Order: sequence, then C-alpha cells, then structure tokens
Amino acid sequence: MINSTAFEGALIITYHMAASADPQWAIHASRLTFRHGPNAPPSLLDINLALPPGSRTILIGANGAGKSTLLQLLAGKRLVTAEGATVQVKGQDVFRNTPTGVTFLGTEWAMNPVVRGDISVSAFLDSVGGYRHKERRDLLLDILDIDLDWRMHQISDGERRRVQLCFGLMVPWDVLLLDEVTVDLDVLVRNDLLTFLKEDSERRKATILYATHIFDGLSNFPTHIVHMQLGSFVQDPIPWASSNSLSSSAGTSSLYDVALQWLKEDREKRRGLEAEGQKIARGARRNQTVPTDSETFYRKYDYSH
Ligand SMILES: Nc1ncnc2c1ncn2[C@@H]1O[C@H](COP(=O)(O)OP(=O)(O)OP(=O)(O)O)[C@@H](O)[C@H]1O
Repeated sequence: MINSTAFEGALIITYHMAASADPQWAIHASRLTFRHGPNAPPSLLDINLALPPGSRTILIGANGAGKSTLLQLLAGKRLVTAEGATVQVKGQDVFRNTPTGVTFLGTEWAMNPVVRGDISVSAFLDSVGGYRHKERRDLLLDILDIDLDWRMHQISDGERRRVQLCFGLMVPWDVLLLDEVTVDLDVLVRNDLLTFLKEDSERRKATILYATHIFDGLSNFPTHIVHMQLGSFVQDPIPWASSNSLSSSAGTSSLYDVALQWLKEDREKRRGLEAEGQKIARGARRNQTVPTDSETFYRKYDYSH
C-alpha cells in the first residue's frame, strides 16, 4: 500500500507497513529492457539483477548509462512492458503489487515549490508524519545536523537536502533506492549519513541500491558494486571485497580508481560504436562544411557586430 504524501509526485515515495514474507532476493529483475518512448532507443537493455537482503550495492556508470531509469523502475514509478521482463522487489511485482517497506529518494524533490514554502522544519516534518517515527526522526535530526526552527524557504540547498533525507529515512525501510542524494551535502554530514546507512542496513538486514558519481569516502560502504554501460550491466554485481584488487596491478584500488577505469572503458566502447556508425558521434563536428540550419538562422539576427 502506498502512503502518499503531497510529495509523491516529487520523486519521494515511501511504501510502508508491516514487512511481508522474506524473499530470497530483496531486488530481482530479469530481461529488463526499457524505452522512454515508443521510438526511443532502449535506455535499459536486457538487465538481469539479483540482490540479496542486507546487501549495499553501488551502481557505477557514466552520465546517461541508465542508472536513474533503473532505480525508477525498481521503485515502481514506470510500467515495464517489454515481453518477458520482470521487476520484483521483496518478491512482489513492484508496479502492480507494490511491496511495503520500499523507499526511493531522488534529487528532484528539492525543486518542488512545496518544500520551499514559509514553514518551519519542525512543522514540515510533522506534516509528513514525523510524530509517528520520533525515535528515528530524532536520531536523523542529530546525524544530519538539522535545526528544527529553520524555515524551509530560507535554507540552503544542502540544508534542504538534509531535511529531505530526514523525511525520507525516518520511516524504517527494507529496500532503499538512492539516486545521488548526497551531492550537495558537506563531507562531514555525508560521512555521518553513510555511517548511519551502513549500520542501519547491517542491523536490520535492509538493502540499499545507490547510484552515485561521488566515490570519496565510499570505499567501506558497499558490499557489492555493479558496472552499468550504455543501458546494460557489463557483468553481475561484484562483491566489493574481492573486486578491491580487480583493476590495479599495483595493489588495492579505491572505489574511485575502479570507477575511473570503468568509465574510461565506457568511453572507449562508445567511441568505437560511433566510429562504426552505430551511435551518433559526440563532440565537435569539424568536417561539417555546410552551415547548419540553426547557424544560418541565427547569423541573420546576429547584431553583435
Ligand atoms: N524522460 C526521458 N525521455 C527520454 N529519454 C530519457 C528520459 N530520461 C532519460 N532518458 C534517456 O535515457 C538514458 C538513461 O538516462 P538516465 O537518466 O537513466 O541515466 P543516468 O545513468 O542516471 O545518468 P546520470 O548519471 O547523468 O544521472 C539517457 O540516454 C537519457 O537520454
């Protein structure tokens, strides 16, 4: 059942109630292909994913690799119509039979005018049920270093993000889908938050799938990492302890090193496809001798010289 709030449309959806039967996989997707439109190229292509309860997986991939799309599908925000595709969270069809205890946090929330209103943080959190989860709410208020008297229309982006995280995390979750929500946190708060998430996941055997481009201070966080490239997984999720020696002959490599290596490989692969004409080439088009229509148009109205 969905506990909808005024923010449901703003990419914060929390499904909660009593936990259901313990499935083998917290997250399970198979043959998952997805296009954003009928004529669009696939943003996800034959994804197969099985994550056990209690795992914490970092989703690594270049801009446009499909991370947000995957997280949105796992949150049941979009209907998958591809033949033979299944998307299950806690053993249930995530779109048609939405499981309880699933929280999705994305970045768009902070753009919603509702969270920029002239209202105190205290009143805001109560309006979204904070009084029902006092213990966790208070713990998160301390960890995220939030002043309950802040007014939502007068705080910084990072402060607003902290309030979002308090709101999103105060209800205990079994599966947490995070789409780069730590981007504007200062490093101390981010560090304390990651420590909390790791301990919470270990204590309650709760599962986290986290897409991020920030790898500093993250090496001790994941149990698994997974490489997403051009809408597909390069391989199944890798246990992070063993992948620690994957990419570097010089010794152990940090998560940052691994991500950098993978993203270089992604770019090489994409440029290879561009060279073969299978993808539209990016970057400057230096061999284009005929002016484009837009250049021709704007030249006519260029009064700057
Ligand atoms: N609403 C949309 N309509 C059409 N195409 C979309 C839409 N959203 C995303 N896409 C396309 O789907 C692909 C995957 O996008 P997605 O946002 O999932 O990537 P991402 O890995 O999360 O990227 P980033 O790291 O930049 O957040 C991209 O090619 C993108 O252009």
